[in-house]
Amino acid sequence: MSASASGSQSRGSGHGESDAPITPVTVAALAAMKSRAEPIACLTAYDFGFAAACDQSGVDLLLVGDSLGMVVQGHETTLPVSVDDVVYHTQCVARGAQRALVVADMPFMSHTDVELGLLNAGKLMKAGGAQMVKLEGGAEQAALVERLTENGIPVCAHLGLKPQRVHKLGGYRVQGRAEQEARDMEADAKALEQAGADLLILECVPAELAKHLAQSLRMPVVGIGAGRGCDGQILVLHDVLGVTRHPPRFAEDFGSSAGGVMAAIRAYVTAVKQATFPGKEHEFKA
Ligand SMILES: Nc1nc(=O)c2c([nH]1)NC[C@@H]1CN(c3ccc(C(=O)N[C@@H](CCC(=O)O)C(=O)O)cc3)CN21
Ligand SMILES: CC(C)C(=O)C(=O)O
Ligand SMILES: [Mg+2]
Repeated sequence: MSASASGSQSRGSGHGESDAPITPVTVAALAAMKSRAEPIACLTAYDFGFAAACDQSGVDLLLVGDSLGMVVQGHETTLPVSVDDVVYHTQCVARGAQRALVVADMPFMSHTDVELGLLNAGKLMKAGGAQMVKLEGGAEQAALVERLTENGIPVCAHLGLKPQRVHKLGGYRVQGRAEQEARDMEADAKALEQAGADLLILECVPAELAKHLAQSLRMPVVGIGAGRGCDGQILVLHDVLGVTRHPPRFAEDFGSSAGGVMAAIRAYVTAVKQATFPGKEHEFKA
């Protein structure tokens, strides 16, 4: 895809490129990876340098997550993050991504109705240079997903633990253990797929449920704390590098043993591609 097709921002502006031709990851490429059972390796990124490091290490998708509120800004939750914050970090990441698909998170309160959601998703795409937006929520977001899809904005849905609801949930806990919760999650996923979602992130759900959802949906399912049955994995970059003081139980520090940042990212990508990460110890039971 050309830089102009991916937004106003330049991507991969020529720093440290090799002569080997680069085939950018597209929405269609992600679907093809699912159909040939090639695990999709994803990480969060928030700046140019780490985005370039991840891109060159074979990471398929870079998420500019609102987790930046915690790991970059130092807040207790993701709630204070603004659309402008995500635009700024997406601009930085897009400049470092030559191959990886760049996805930007819709922050808390940025899509309280469809028109506001469309406006803010447009900012992430036009000013930020994102190639896809991600939003937390279930069937209640289907109308927005449809509107984004009509406007040519690829969408990643996000179910299971929704950190923007932390004050309703009372903490970061496993979701979908109760039978009714699991059924609701499946109905939400189906509604979002029907509305046009291209990808689904499942956070902190029992491995068995995530596997069932990955098998019953057409769109690729990328897990975080969702076990080995997903079509791909994502982690917060700081957790992979061992920078986080209290990482979630489902994360793994690839940094302390690997010998350097590039080696750590490479070790993560290799572990996802060879399906040695996540292991049983990173899974939640039903
Ligand atoms: N550094 C970092 N990594 C993340 O993965 C992450 C963030 N920050 N910030 C936003 C959300 C919050 N996340 C979290 C944070 C903590 C747990 C956690 O401690 N979970 C418990 C399980 C609780 C249970 O058993 O129900 C755990 O032991 O991992 C889970 C997800 C995931 N996201
Ligand atoms: C953890 C991922 C899925 C996320 O939403 C974020 O980094 O904000
Ligand atoms: Mg997020």
